[in-house]
Amino acid sequence: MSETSAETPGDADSPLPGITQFDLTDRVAIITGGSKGLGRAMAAGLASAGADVVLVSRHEDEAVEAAEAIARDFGRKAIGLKADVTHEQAVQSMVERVHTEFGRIDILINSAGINIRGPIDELSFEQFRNVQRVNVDGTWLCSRAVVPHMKHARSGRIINLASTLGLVGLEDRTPYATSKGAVVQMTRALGLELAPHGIAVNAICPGPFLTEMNIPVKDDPQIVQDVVGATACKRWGELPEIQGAAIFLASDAASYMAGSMVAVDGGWTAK
Ligand SMILES: NC(=O)C1=CN([C@@H]2O[C@H](COP(=O)(O)OP(=O)(O)OC[C@H]3O[C@@H](n4cnc5c(N)ncnc54)[C@H](O)[C@@H]3O)[C@@H](O)[C@H]2O)C=CC1
Ligand SMILES: O=C(O)C(=O)C[C@H](O)C(=O)CO
Repeated sequence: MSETSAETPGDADSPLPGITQFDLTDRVAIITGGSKGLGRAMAAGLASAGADVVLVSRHEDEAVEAAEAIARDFGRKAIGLKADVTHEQAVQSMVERVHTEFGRIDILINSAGINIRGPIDELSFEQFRNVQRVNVDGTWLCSRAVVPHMKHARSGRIINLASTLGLVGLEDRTPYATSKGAVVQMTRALGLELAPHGIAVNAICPGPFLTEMNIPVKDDPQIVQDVVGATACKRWGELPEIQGAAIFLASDAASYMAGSMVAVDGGWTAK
């Protein structure tokens, strides 16, 4: 029989933290692709839990406009910055600017991403490479830029946006599925590497959400059948449905997570 100490969480003197584990008050989060779609929704989710947020986009006006809306809606500090995640120097400058302005970087969400669909013999090498540059190189570059700050703080959260298509294949998706498979493996390898430093690296694997990435194909019956039909919920995901996973992985509640894939995919990959 083992003795339990008075400090054991769960004792009367030391209650389990419960919902307070999800509190992000005064944490600073960078969200790439944060002016649109899932990135914007996750930024709003983090701000609603108390975080200050930095929305990164290639288009400064869009980032600033989205940040102003979040600041107004949630009463947190929110700024928009311009950076192309494929440009090493731009990423580095953006991260240093955030650190100078806020004094800390607690959370990075790598949400910037692109998709190109088509049979392999109708795609150019440049199209294939471009998807890898944004989805893979961009995720790696942004992660590398924040790691020194997180290591110094001995604390951090990196959340990558992978995809169901990082876990399963789909016809006519070689560039995107290749890139998201790489994001899955990057998440696992970096999760292992950084867990000893108190930095939790995990990924969300969303199923189909009706953002700008998918709006152009929303009336294509084959694509709708392939992606919405593949879900158990038989519908597109709605933006609030991505927020909980992001808040969780950004929070203290994820301190025992490393290199995990959290599927928010309507059940697609449960099959
Ligand atoms: N919408 C969906 O059904 C799914 C999306 N995902 C992933 O979630 C992430 C977010 O996607 P959505 O919000 O749906 O797409 P979206 O197209 O609405 O937003 C993506 C954002 O990334 C930005 N971006 C693209 N290239 C960039 C670059 N080089 N530098 C900086 N920003 C860049 C875009 O300007 C845009 O603001 C992506 O990584 C995507 O692959 C994964 C699974 C499903
Ligand atoms: O047609 C596609 O390709 C998609 O719908 C891709 C999704 O956005 C995705 O990443 C998996 O749900």
